[in-house]
Amino acid sequence: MTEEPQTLILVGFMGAGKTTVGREIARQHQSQFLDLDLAIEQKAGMTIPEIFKSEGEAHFRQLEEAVVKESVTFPGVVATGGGVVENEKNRQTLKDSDAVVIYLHGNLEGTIGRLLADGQRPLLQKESTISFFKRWQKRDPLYQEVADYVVETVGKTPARIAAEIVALFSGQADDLTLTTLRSQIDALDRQIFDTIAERIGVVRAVAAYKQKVNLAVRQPERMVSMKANLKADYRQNDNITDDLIDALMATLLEYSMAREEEDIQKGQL
Ligand SMILES: Nc1ncnc2c1ncn2[C@@H]1O[C@H](COP(=O)(O)OP(=O)(O)O)[C@@H](O)[C@H]1O
Ligand SMILES: O=C(O)C1=C[C@@H](OP(=O)(O)O)[C@@H](O)[C@H](O)C1
Ligand SMILES: [Mg+2]
Repeated sequence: MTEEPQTLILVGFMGAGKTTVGREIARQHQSQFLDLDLAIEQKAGMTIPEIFKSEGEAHFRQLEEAVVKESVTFPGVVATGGGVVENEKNRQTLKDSDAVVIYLHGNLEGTIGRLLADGQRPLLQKESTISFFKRWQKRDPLYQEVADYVVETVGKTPARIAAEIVALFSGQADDLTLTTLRSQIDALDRQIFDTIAERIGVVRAVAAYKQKVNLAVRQPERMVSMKANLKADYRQNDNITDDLIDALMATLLEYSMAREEEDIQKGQL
């Protein structure tokens, strides 16, 4: 895809970041932005929780169908509501349109965390975790069905996701399969570094404790057993070789011990 689309439509579960990322793409790309939930609220003269409460979900879905139809020719970026794909007519509208549809894919854990923090989704408020999970499973293939691209969002900031999407349309990516796989790799790299950052936090707690009880930073037998245990636990996994464990653990442990020693030195100043 090297030609810039007239309309870019974001789909995905509630809390996936459609509104936030859509606004950010429009800012980075200097284009217009339309949020279908906002358009519905303006039409109804009520907030979404109010529409659900006083008119019911069916009425909300009727309003939604109308704004989805209008949105496919919008000159800019459109954020849909998470439920658009449950309506067959909306799916057909999206698939028949010239708009480029992007599925912002996330994970259940991160999404629930964000939604609980914000409290604005009527469907979440009355739903158990199990039915929420079922809704997730039901919708995932429907987002896939309407999407031209799937962008993996786990571990990425909204600005990073927006930059990835803007890059899609500046001639840097025209291979759908490669783009999707790279999006997953970028997300995994961020999860790896988030985990390393967390590990370093624990290492520094260890440094503080070792200093308190007067223990040496370097404990060679502990390093040997850590590597041996990892090799035993990953023996069945063809992707993780002993060499990989040795190489990565050497880097991690060296960096961690240097960090511990630095903390201890600072503490002694
Ligand atoms: N990639 C992200 N990383 C961290 N927080 C995010 C991310 N995307 C969205 N959020 C936060 O999650 C909440 C829900 O995002 P929102 O854009 O409203 O999602 P949606 O429109 O898909 O329901 C907001 O508080 C937003 O700031
Ligand atoms: O998933 C859904 O069915 C809904 C998602 C909401 O939009 P977001 O996806 O922007 O949260 C909003 O349209 C309404 O609360 C219903
Ligand atoms: Mg939204």
